[in-house]
Amino acid sequence: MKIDLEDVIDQVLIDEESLNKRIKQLAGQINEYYLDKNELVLVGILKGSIMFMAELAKNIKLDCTLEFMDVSSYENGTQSSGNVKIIKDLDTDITGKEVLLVEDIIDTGRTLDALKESLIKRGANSVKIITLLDKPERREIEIKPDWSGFKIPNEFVVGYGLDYMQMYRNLPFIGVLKREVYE
Ligand SMILES: O=P(O)(O)OC[C@H]1O[C@H](OP(=O)(O)OP(=O)(O)O)[C@H](O)[C@@H]1O
Ligand code: HPA
Ligand SMILES: [Mg+2]
Repeated sequence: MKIDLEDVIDQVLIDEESLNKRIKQLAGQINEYYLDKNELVLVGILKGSIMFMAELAKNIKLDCTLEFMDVSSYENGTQSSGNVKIIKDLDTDITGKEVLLVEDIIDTGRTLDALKESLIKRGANSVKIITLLDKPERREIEIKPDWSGFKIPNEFVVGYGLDYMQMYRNLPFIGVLKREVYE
């Protein structure tokens, strides 16, 4: 069935061109920061980070590896359950490596707080955070990204990897989900 955007999206918050432009800038900062450091491991958090991870990685000009973890705290809705469960772990040893956690969004902060702690314990040389979107008004745990693409207001957004009940990840922009879809 064809998606009817008018029924789903209230407004386009960040269009594709702005996303690509900002991600190139972020990649430039990453290239500079990690230039003289140990081996870099980009760790994308499934599934939300897929688009951001791909676009960021294409613009990174350093030796690096790509890893993925899958954790879950949002159980098919718009509210965090508060429990962070690891569903898929890393495939490699990160001892002594520079880990960059790649996220689509920081909302309550629970996902990244749990992940960062777990990766530091495993002996990474450093664990830093890059997020495409930051929704600071919703924070429950004090955690700040090292690099952030856009600060956004307290609205539920979809597209560019972000879902509502697993849908709309494929949209090439970030849009505000119409309230009538989930209320
Ligand atoms: O800061 P928080 O409140 O923890 O929320 C942010 C996290 O929640 C979403 O993931 P989700 O668990 O829904 O899985 P998904 O990436 O597969 O959509 C999002 O992709 C972040 O990983
Ligand atoms: O605004 C959001 N949209 C989609 N997934 C999310 N996970 C946390 N916040 C959001
Ligand atoms: Mg989600």
